[in-house]
Amino acid sequence: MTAPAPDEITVSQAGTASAAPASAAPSAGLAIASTALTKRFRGGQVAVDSVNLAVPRGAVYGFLGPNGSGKTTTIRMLLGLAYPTSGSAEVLGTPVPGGVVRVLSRVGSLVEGPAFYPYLSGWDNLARYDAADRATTGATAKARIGEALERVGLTAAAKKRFRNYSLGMKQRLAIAAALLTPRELIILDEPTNGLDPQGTREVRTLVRQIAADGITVFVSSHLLAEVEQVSTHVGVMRLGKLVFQGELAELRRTAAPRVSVRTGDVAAAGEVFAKLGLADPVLAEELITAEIGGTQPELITAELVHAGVGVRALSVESPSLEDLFVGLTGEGFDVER
Ligand SMILES: Nc1ncnc2c1ncn2[C@@H]1O[C@H](COP(=O)(O)OP(=O)(O)OP(=O)(O)O)[C@@H](O)[C@H]1O
Repeated sequence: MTAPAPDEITVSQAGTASAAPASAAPSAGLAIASTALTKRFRGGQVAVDSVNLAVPRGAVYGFLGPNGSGKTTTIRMLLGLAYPTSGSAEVLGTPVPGGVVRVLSRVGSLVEGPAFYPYLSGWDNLARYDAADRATTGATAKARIGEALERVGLTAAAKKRFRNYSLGMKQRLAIAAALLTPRELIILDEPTNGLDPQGTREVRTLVRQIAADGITVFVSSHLLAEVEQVSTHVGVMRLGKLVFQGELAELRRTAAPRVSVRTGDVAAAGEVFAKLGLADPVLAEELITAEIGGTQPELITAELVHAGVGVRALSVESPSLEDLFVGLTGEGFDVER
């Protein structure tokens, strides 16, 4: 999905309320679980390819991947907006799409859907959403709307027309709509798409607040920085496949430190690296890098000097999270807006 135009920021409607059955054993402790979830579009394109999601309750799960990697299609299947071609999924222990009507009242979401009215105030827009929710009563609407606006910091701007909101305020209003009733899970599809740095910060702060209330957050993004700062867990999509899933800390641990040597003779340096058994050597013009493993930098320096290789610089660095993602997805993320 591409960035929504400002007036097209949307939320999904809450479904009808009814208690969901107790969690089935395989997904116990998980807010979202899927098994070999697959979506093949007419024309044969596999947008989501055998994805096994495991989103722990209470997590902030960053669902990362470049544009077109299948994030939105996955989210649409989780919300019953698209049918899987094969595989299965459970949201809060309820199978979807089969049980989606039962579970939707416990799930707030911000994905494509109906738009806010530009000439109505934030309050009046929320009132429309609230009135459309059959699970709520009109008698308590005022309190619900007031609380939702308060939660996203829009109390002072409640009476302002939606069209006069900043992009960040518009997005926060969309999140307020998703929070009109108490939720156990919030699913946000690219909530900072198109926002300026200030708006991005506002949404990020809001995600933290939602998580602090004990609500599981599933947030998709093609922006590493957005997710890195708020997530406890990440899933990384590439060409429809989930290529990494786990705690963010676990991903960081996979980062093997590398030694880099700047020299006019990378071929000779490469021979020294080979002799020392350094893994994954990469040669570029005047630069050679490899995993350092347990080898001491002092030894590498000594061996290079011994072989007569002129060393201009030697450094040891752990790959950044950005480097890891590039390795996983084959392309870069925008680190900053
Ligand atoms: N209704 C559809 N019919 C055919 N192909 C589709 C349809 N919806 C999505 N696709 C394709 O499926 C792939 C995955 O798209 P999807 O929107 O799920 O990716 P995404 O990771 O959410 O990307 P973005 O960040 O751009 O929204 C893309 O190649 C897209 O063109």
